[in-house]
Amino acid sequence: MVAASGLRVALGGRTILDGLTFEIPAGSFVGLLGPNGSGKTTLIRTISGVLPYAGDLSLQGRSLRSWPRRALARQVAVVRQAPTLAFDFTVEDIVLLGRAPHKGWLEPFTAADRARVREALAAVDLADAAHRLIHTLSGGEQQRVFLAQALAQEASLLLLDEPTAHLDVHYQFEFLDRVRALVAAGRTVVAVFHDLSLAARYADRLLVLHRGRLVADGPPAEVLTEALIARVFRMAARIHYLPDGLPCIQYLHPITENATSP
Ligand SMILES: Nc1ncnc2c1ncn2[C@@H]1O[C@H](COP(=O)(O)OP(=O)(O)OP(=O)(O)O)[C@@H](O)[C@H]1O
Repeated sequence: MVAASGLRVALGGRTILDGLTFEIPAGSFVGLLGPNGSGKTTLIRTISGVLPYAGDLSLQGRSLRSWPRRALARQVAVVRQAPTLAFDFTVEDIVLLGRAPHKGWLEPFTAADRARVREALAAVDLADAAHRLIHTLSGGEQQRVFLAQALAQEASLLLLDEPTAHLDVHYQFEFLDRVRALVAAGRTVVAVFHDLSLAARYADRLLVLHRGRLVADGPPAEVLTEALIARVFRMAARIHYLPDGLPCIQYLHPITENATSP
């Protein structure tokens, strides 16, 4: 679905992503990890087609550079943390925006578009909220509205940039269960995580960025080692394995530059 080879991105005269090579097969759930400033959002933005890059990057076997903008917008949806909206949009208005890439310039939304919106809202259990103002919903419900927007867009690739950062633990799991159901139904997901245990639980595969380079790529139980967490995340940690093989991380203390080994 997505393939990168020698991918390099420079912003403001600085190399932000350096020589990334990876493949993301269709129908997989990839977790993107890395410390602050390692380049995760830049990679999400690059895959979504909004940043210039050097090297090769393809979507469905076709170079991203040759994808017409509108066709790309139909294939790729980006879901960020629910933004604070300055205006009183209804839930339906927001989800309807997901239909925009399917419309011509000034072409009005049709009954078919509204039907797609209703389906998308039903899929996130918000069918009854269509006419509510977005700011009257809880943070978790708002995040589901933005997932519904991506569903209404009918994109095959969902790029989630820390979508659960402000959600309580219940909504985090509930949201990611929904995302996993979408993957089971054939969508491809790349999601940025800061919670390593959550990433291990939900993603089939983890990519780890460190200072703009890809330093690990593989199944969670192989990628998340105590050595990697120490080197990349600068945390001393112990990893315990649950009966189902999932790694469970116990953080011990931050590793500072001149700390001696405990
Ligand atoms: N437009 C820009 N111009 C110059 N530098 C930029 C620009 N956008 C991002 N950067 C820099 O690129 C680096 C990577 O940023 P990015 O947002 O991709 O990191 P991240 O891994 O998503 O970080 P975080 O976990 O803090 O969200 C940072 O050092 C950032 O300052």
